[in-house]
Amino acid sequence: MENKEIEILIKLCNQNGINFSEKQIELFDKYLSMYMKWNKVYNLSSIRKKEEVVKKHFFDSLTLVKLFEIKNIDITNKTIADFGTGGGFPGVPLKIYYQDKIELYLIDSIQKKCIFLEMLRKELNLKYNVICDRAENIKEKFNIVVSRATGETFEVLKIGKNLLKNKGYLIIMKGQKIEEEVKPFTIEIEFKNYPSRKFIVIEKHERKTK
Ligand SMILES: C[S@@+](CC[C@H](N)C(=O)[O-])C[C@H]1O[C@@H](n2cnc3c(N)ncnc32)[C@H](O)[C@@H]1O
Repeated sequence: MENKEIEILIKLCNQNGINFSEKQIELFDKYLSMYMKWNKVYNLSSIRKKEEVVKKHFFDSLTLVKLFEIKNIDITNKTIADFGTGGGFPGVPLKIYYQDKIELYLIDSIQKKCIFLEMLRKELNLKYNVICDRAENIKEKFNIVVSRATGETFEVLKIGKNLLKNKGYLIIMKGQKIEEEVKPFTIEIEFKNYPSRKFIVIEKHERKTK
């Protein structure tokens, strides 16, 4: 193993009940090399140290494996869309882990990120689809939609739910304190002889057809 950071990933995953085959380890190793090389060129993310990449990108993406287990979400033969995927997170680590069990769609509006994802697909010989567009423009529907660090929770909710098939799951991976984000959407109304009431208002706008 060339990268000691991949050893760190394996250990962290093992400790959390996520185990890899030799092939999967090789793919993560290649992914790390590709990310390190092209992040300098395409500015994929601000995370630049290898150890941080394996922890904050690879392992963090794989935390979804645990969520699927805990929530009994069956991913077998399901279409999974990762919108706002950037350098492929969380979608690509999920594809490396689940291989042919899932049909993956990576969505990002920034062309250089899509170019990277296409190069990565070739280098890792993985089968996934890259859609270089704003998620709002996509008509296709998916069984599971995931999104990490894409934007404001409510915006992601609005966009994400339009990508869902019936009985689908939308999973938003949050890093920031969610209360801070909820605040601007919250309306508080005072009443006489009654405690003030808080509301969250989400407005649905008609989508403009091209
Ligand atoms: C902060 S990056 C996060 C990337 C990745 N999900 C991660 O966790 O490392 C946000 C990405 O979302 C993309 N993005 C934001 N809004 C989008 C939208 N409406 N449709 C498609 N991509 C979007 C941006 O182009 C950017 O690559």
